[in-house]
Amino acid sequence: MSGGRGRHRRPGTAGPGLTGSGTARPGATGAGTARPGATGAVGSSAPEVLRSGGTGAGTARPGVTGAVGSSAPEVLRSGGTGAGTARPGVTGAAGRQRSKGSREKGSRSGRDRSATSSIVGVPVQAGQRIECDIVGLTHEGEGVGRVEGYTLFVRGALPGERVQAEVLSIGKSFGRARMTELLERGTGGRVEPPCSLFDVCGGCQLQHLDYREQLKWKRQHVVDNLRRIGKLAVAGEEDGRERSSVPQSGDGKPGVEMVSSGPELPSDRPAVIVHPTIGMDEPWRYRNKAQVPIGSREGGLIGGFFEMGSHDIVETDVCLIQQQENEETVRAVKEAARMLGVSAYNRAAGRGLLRHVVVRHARTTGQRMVVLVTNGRDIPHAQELVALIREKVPGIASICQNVQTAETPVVFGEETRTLWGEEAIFDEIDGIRFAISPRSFFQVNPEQTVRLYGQAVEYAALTGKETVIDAYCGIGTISLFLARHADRVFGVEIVPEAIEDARRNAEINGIENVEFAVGPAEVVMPRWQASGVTPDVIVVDPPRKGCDPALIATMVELKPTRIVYVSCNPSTLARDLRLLEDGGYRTVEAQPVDMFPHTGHVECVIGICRDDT
Ligand SMILES: C[S@@+](CC[C@H](N)C(=O)[O-])C[C@H]1O[C@@H](n2cnc3c(N)ncnc32)[C@H](O)[C@@H]1O
Repeated sequence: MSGGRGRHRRPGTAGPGLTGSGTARPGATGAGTARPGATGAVGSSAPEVLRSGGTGAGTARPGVTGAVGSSAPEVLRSGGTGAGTARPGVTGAAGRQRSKGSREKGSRSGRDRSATSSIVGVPVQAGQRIECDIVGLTHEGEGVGRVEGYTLFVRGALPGERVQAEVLSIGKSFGRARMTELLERGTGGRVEPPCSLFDVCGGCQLQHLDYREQLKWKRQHVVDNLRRIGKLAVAGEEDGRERSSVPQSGDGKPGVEMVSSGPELPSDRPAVIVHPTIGMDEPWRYRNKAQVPIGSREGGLIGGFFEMGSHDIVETDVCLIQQQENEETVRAVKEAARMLGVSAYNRAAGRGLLRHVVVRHARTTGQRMVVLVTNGRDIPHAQELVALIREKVPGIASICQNVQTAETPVVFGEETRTLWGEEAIFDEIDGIRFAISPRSFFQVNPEQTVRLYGQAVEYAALTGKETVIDAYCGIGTISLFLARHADRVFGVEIVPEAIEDARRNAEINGIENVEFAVGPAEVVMPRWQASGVTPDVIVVDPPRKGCDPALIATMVELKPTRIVYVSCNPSTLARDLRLLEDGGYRTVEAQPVDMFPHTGHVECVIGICRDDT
């Protein structure tokens, strides 16, 4: 989008393309970083946690908990009524009231409405309107603005733009604001978000940025982290000196540096090559899993997404990044629950039954799974509910119940039982068949998963003679890809059901050269080391928090020729790469793969080799 000047007041109405429908907020899987002003967290791997802040990212928000992570892959989006929902920060009260109409009442709001209005030495006050230039973009899709050296994270603004913004909250180092007016366009590729609930939901943090620009930004985000936190030299174009992706400091907190200033880099090391992000041709409707929080409004059961920055549920049925089959399934389950008077969980009171509806769709087999996450074991009219779901959902193969009674943002509890059908559904990636249980991690974007795993196998550079360890192996997906090219593969994973799936997956695919173990990788790997396992290659694919330092230490001791690191969080990746570099390894290349289009989630695969090879 080109630069011209001119004042643009953002319309407060729904974006085009989806009249009458909108996007809902993702659920979330996995351990993640706490969300803004709320107790919820989202992350990319087990355990599954409830989304609270609504952006789909697991990153803590500035001014709240301080930690920066990134987002969490697993987001349940569902969709919305979308009727004329206003974009926050644009039409203000009128729009928000309309949105409120479809929200759950009585839930806690994560917004800090008593934020400090002024702080000595901070040049802006809460509530003030200011003008600022935007020089960067956080992975939550907030523009990074500067006012007299003070950092403001401005929702709705993009790099290169000059905006008017209303300051929402301030802290000593940074504050938060929302764009009220676009004063000057940048060159950053602003587009109209196709989803009418874009601003309310926040699940797709980057929908207002052209997709090609998103891909460039994701690469830049990796580059910036490798430089700042990993202290690595990075080769290649788009080196980010003038347009940094996200301000971040080495301690994982939102930093105040917005522009890569070219840190002091070691000159004796070859520069790391960071390739352009591999994107999707059609970057919509990709998610194979939805995780919908359930609540109530005026006594009726609703389900959709948590409104950005709060625990308010917005009722909705449409989400543009969700496979349509999942939307249908969620809608059917909600209808069935309403028909039978199933009570919705009230988060404030800790009462009510249905907390979440989690659904999966296996694209290659057409099988669907429903998991009812309940606050207690007894489901009144359970058989009728199962019968209605079977009647309404084509391809349904598994209906399960998971019991979660704890007051926690973690979605799943420990107890899962099958109410009807199979205890797992089956999907295929590149000719390998996988059983997927309710709580097992399975990549949510099947089209991009083939590319991600293909890159991991390529960096492993196997000849058929190698012993390989796959740490954080989930249901054995990467392990089985590797096993086709290796002598032996050892996989380790902390979730017992996932390892049961992994063993079953090896068996149903006739793959015999793999062995799986349950437990923390940092505990199991030293055990393997003691028993004489000497891996030539180690693959790690940790959750957002990265590898345990003990695991890195064991890897360094085991001295594999190559390490392949699959990461969903560039900042913890960069931290771990620094440890590996200090332990005698060299980061050779990085391949970002866009697993989560329109969100701030950045996934990449890194090829690492031992210094003396
Ligand atoms: C990002 S997922 C990757 C799974 C798998 N590689 C895949 O692509 O499907 C990370 C996995 O690590 C597991 N995990 C988390 N902490 C762990 C630990 N300390 N040791 C072993 N596995 C762990 C999670 O349960 C999850 O299955």
